Amino acid sequence: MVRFENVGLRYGAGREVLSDITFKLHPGRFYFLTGPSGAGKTTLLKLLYLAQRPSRGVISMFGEDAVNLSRARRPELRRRIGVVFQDFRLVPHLSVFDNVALPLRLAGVPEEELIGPVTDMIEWVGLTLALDQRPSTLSGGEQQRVAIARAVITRPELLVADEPTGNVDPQMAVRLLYLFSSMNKLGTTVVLATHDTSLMNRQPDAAVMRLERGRLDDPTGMIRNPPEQRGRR
Ligand SMILES: Nc1ncnc2c1ncn2[C@@H]1O[C@H](COP(=O)(O)OP(=O)(O)OP(=O)(O)O)[C@@H](O)[C@H]1O
Repeated sequence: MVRFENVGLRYGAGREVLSDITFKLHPGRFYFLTGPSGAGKTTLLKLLYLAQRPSRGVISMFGEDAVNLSRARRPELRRRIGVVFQDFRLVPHLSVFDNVALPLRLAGVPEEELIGPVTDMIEWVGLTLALDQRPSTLSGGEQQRVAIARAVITRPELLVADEPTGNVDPQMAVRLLYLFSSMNKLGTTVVLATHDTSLMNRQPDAAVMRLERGRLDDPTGMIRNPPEQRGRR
């Protein structure tokens, strides 16, 4: 589904913040991306959701060359990827319903066809009572759930989440992990960046990619606990 080969990235003329990144993501798997602050997790996620181009290396997404993607192809590929941003990025003047409906409206889904799925999705994240509220009236955990609902409403093949439990208490973190895990069970490949080892321990089947100063900590580029070895441990 995704292949990185010797990918490097520098911002402007600075040093490389990612170096020699090589890995593959397999469809339907769950991956954690971890590592100390400043290791490059957000930057790696930006490459994954096509918000950034690498300075060198090969990135293939869904079988396409993601580095030399034409402007016309980019939105199409991007639609296959759901993103939960670290700072939510909800639209402040839109209600919970309209925030979650946004990706479907942008994709041209007619109003009568989106009401059912959006209402169901909001119910799934437990926010039916907040349907008409603006994001500013919600708690951090509630806003995070809106952001997750918006990211998955289009049933993306790949879901990328940057510290999605960073702003919530441990109990809410477990609930949010359950949402990601449920999406994963429905077939979505998940990449979740986190510092939270207790969260990672709750998902023992997940593969863990660890970044250290811009490099994956296994120099061969093999991901720890590769999915093929599931069940053998
Ligand atoms: N737009 C930018 N311009 C220049 N340098 C940047 C930019 N974004 C990130 N960096 C630098 O790249 C490095 C990696 O940053 P990144 O945000 O990817 O790390 P991170 O692992 O996500 O950190 P955190 O866990 O604190 O969010 C850091 O040294 C950071 O200062």
